[in-house]
Amino acid sequence: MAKKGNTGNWNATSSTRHHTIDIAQAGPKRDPNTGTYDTTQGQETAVLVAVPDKRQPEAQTREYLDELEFLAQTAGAEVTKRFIQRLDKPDIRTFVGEGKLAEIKAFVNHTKASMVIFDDELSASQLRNLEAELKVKIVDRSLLIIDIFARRAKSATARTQVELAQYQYLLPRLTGLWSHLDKQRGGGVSQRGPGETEIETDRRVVRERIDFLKDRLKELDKQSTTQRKSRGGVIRVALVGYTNVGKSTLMNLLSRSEVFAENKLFATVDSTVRKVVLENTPFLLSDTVGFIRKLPTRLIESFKSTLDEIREADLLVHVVDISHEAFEEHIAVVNDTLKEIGAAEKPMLLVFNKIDQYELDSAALKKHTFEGMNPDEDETPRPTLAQLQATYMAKMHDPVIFISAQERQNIDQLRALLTRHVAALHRQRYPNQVGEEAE
Ligand SMILES: Nc1nc2c(ncn2[C@@H]2O[C@H](COP(=O)(O)OP(=O)(O)OP(=O)(O)O)[C@@H](O)[C@H]2O)c(=O)[nH]1
Ligand SMILES: [Mg+2]
Repeated sequence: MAKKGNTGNWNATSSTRHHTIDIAQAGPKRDPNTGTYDTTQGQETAVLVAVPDKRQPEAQTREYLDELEFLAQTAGAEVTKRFIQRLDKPDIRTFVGEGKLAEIKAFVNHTKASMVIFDDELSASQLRNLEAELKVKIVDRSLLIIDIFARRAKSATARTQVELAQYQYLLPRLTGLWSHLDKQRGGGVSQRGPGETEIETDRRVVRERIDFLKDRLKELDKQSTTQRKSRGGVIRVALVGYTNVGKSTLMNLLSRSEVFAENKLFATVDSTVRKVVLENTPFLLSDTVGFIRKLPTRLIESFKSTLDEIREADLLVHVVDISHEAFEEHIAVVNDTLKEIGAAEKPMLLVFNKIDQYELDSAALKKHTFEGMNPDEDETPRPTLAQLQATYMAKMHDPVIFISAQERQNIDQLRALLTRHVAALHRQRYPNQVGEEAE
């Protein structure tokens, strides 16, 4: 089974150490020599803020904030409160209105919260104003996601991609953000070009770094393209899906490997490729980064080489967590993201995972209702798994299968389905090689 639990991976890699925009700055102090955090100083606490428009249903607002809280936890912060303000559109100056801001400020001061996390991207001026007003770290959704990626990235490519995303995030916000660039410049006015103001110098340094990272990625890209070419004409299958749905668990199951999987968002940032042989049909299976709603576009752009794995696949296996209440929205987010990266037209198998959890949740819900604890008659009853299967088998254009990677339910059927599709693709590619193995 997949490995679980916190790895305590607080180490910054040496190449990104000085460039990480780390949301954990005001919390545990980082040792400048080792780049590691002293986590004994207690956990960071975060306050969440969302400004949904007035039409957004309550359940959706709650679900979005649940996800933001999960992201915050993954980044190492404990959430102590959620603030919601329904507005037609966010306040241009401070994102929330004056009254709400005062409320947040009072709470932050009183509880000594270490950061405030906003469920949207903030502009440079909003960042600046909020920081001046609240006097704690201000983190927006994009930065939170980038920060998680920064902690997870291991390969040279992923690290370079994350760093590029960090600098692209930073560039338009230089006036609003921390002055940590001082350290990078080697400090002092001497580095400043003639007639340059500090902010101009900062911008120049960041732009230079962005150019450098782009060049470096091009180099790395060349290497991996050569690598991919050497894989020959083997059929390539990519696992895609929302984050935390069980892609890596499934990868491990199908390829008998040990890819890191855990109950946190974005456990996988690097892509992994394994050769799998099912009934004499060889193919390459790749596990890759999960998608999420409002994934910063710049992050998608920076992760181009990782996403190439998906773009160049012959078949996509779209994994869905059926036990998640928002699974339908997740499917839509994944399909939209695939469209965005130009991979929407590929053949696809839809794998509904975590049926064990769905059954468990349904049983718990039933018990709850039965005991009269939740006698909400307006609420539509949860469909049974059989009903869901019937609906989705009929509704989807792509082949559909329901499994539990964790409990090994229907895995043989999945293997058979996969074999059938890979073999068909293989025959298509090598029409003259009937019965032979191509390599
Ligand atoms: N109940 C249940 N849990 C599962 C199942 N498959 C995976 N999980 C759990 O779901 C969590 C996420 O699994 P991963 O395999 O890391 O998911 P992922 O899609 O690779 O996630 P990211 O890499 O973060 O995008 C882990 O805690 C798994 O143990 C399943 O069939 N049932
Ligand atoms: Mg994974």
